[in-house]
Amino acid sequence: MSQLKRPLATLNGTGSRLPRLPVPKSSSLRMPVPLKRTRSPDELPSEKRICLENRSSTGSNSSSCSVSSVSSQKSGSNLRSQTSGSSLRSQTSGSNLRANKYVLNKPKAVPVKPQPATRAAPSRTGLTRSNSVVVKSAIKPVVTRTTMVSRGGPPASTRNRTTGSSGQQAQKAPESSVGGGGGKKRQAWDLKGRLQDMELILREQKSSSSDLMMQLQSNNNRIFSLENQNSHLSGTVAQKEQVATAASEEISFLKKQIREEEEKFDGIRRKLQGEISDLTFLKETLDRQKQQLDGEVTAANAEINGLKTTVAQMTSAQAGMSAELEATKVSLEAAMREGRQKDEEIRRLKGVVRSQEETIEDFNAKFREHETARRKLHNTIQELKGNIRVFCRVRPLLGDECLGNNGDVQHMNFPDVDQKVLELEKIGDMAMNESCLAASRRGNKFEFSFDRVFQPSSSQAEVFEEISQLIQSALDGYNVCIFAYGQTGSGKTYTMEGGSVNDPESQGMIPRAVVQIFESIKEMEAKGWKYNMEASFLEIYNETIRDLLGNGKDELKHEIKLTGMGSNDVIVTNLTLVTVETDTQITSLLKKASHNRAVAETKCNEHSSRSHSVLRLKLTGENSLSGEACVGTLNLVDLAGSERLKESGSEGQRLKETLSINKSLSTLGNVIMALGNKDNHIPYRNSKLTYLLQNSLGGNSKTLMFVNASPKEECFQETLNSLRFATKVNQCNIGTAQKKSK
Ligand SMILES: Nc1ncnc2c1ncn2[C@@H]1O[C@H](COP(=O)(O)OP(=O)(O)OP(=O)(O)O)[C@@H](O)[C@H]1O
Repeated sequence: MSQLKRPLATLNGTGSRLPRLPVPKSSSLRMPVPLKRTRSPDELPSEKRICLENRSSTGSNSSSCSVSSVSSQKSGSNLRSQTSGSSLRSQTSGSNLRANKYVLNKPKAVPVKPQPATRAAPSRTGLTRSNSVVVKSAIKPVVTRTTMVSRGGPPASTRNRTTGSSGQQAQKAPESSVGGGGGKKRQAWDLKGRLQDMELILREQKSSSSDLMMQLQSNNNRIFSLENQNSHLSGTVAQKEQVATAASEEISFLKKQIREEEEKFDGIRRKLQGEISDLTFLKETLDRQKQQLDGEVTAANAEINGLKTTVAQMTSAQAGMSAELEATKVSLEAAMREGRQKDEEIRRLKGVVRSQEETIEDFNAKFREHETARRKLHNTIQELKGNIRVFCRVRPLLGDECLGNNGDVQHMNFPDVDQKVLELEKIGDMAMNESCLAASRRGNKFEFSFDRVFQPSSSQAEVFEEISQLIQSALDGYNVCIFAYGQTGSGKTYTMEGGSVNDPESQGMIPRAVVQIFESIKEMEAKGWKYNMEASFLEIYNETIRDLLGNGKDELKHEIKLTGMGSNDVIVTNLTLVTVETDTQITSLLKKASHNRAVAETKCNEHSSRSHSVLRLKLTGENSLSGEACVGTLNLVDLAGSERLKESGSEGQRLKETLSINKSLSTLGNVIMALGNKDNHIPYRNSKLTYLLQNSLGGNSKTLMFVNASPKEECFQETLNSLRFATKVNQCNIGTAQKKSK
């Protein structure tokens, strides 16, 4: 907008807005052509002036007109009387001037054209079209009168004067002179008189002409002045026209600029509208954010108020605590005084403690000595008990076995209080091996004594309690071997592994042994012992070793080899060894072994009962305090069913199995017998089982045999055979066990 204002302001050169110029409809701004400057009558050459005079005398229409005009003007008052006031004023106007100029420059009659209104001088001059007409009307009567003169009548001037007072006076003089006779017309012959009249008229005319000339000169001067004014005004008009043209161009330029500015303005307006819409959207967004922030501020204020309340509460609480603190300080100071006294007491007691610690250390040393002595005594007791001990266990009647006898085992008696005797009684027509009967019968009863007899009601925990000291012997560095011997279904697997996994009470010797081992390891850590336990699990089926902890896919061949110093260590090639680090780990090992045995059962019915399974736990211990070290082995063996071939009536594969089982079991018995007899040759190699367990059956081992007996009466003969075999084993003294130290 400032651009717009600037050019406008500069138009009048004053900084103010230009007045609105009148815009003519046509070329009204064009100024009339400047009048040609005419010379004044005084500047005219004398010939022309004479010519005027002559013309007036010749009586031509044109000249007479000029003369008449002059003459009529000569008598200014007369002339004014013939014309109106406005006519006189018009004589001062440019039009009238042009008329007079026309008279002077163009003596011939030319119709006087009125100037068009549009070409009229500016109104300031006062020249109007109507005025121009008035001038013409003022001139016209004069011409008429002159015409009358030219027609040969009495001189027009004379006649005309009859209409005015001055004319009347001028007319009277010639008449008196001519008439001499009182207005009498001169005779034709009176040439002299007529000449006088003429001269008189001529003088009058000359006088009138002189006046008119003077008036003409005055008018010419005025014309000249007006022409100058006109010229000046023309220049002014030209300047104004230039200004107007410049203004017009400026206006066009400004209009163009305005259009451009308007276009720009439209663009800016559109842009601004866009920005306004953006700003509106932004404003709405800000409003929403503001509302959100207001909500947050409100929530924050509420939180602040809550905090203020909390602060106030805490402040009051702090005041209370400060008071309490002061009280505490007081009591603390008292306590510190007391503490200083106590420090003295503590220092004194520390001295006592040091002496006590020394005493304790002495006691610990003595304790270790006593522990060593305890071990020795423990093993002495074990030795006194015998390195082969036999426990007899009778399982309860199960399910349908209880029918008819109310769950009581009729043919078995447990007479002694020490639970070391089992009495087997023949009831009714029991089929019996007569040779056996002959050997041990007292009447119809057969009495067997073992290290311990467990009745059907005995729990797994009771049984384990009796073997737990053997487990401790394995930790002390002895080779321990625990067998489960008996016919199929007598409870060997239940005793060794346990019943249901979900029933902790039914856990067998193996998991309980592992739990005890870990408990003992933990206890012995305090005494400086650190143990490592490795487990392997195999079965011997038809004199073939299978790895029960393997992946079950590889049919690797396993051989028993003797290694180590003096070939004392028995190893099995390609056998999986698992480091057991937790007591629960053994459960998964048992599951895996059971799974592998189940896979084998699909190939051979009742595979598990027809094979020996051996779980071996190798325990390696070191005592960092005493420097002691030991290696013990715990063998937990679930033997195959001990049915006699004759009683079992086996054929085919079952016969082969039975023969293999019998061979290994009889070899086991023979080995034990040979050990008891202190034979030079111990037939370990006669079976894989005895070859594998040779180090656990000799003098450096402790052996426990469970003889499991079935409570069923129909199994009387097999039970009798098992008890007899166990009795033989129990009677063997296979020497003193030796601790195996590293
Ligand atoms: N003391 C016991 N208390 C309760 N149930 C028992 C006991 N002993 C054995 N049983 C049960 O008797 C059945 C046979 O026992 P188990 O399988 O242990 O005999 P086994 O001698 O191992 O037979 P096999 O030689 O065929 O393996 C099993 O169902 C077992 O749960």
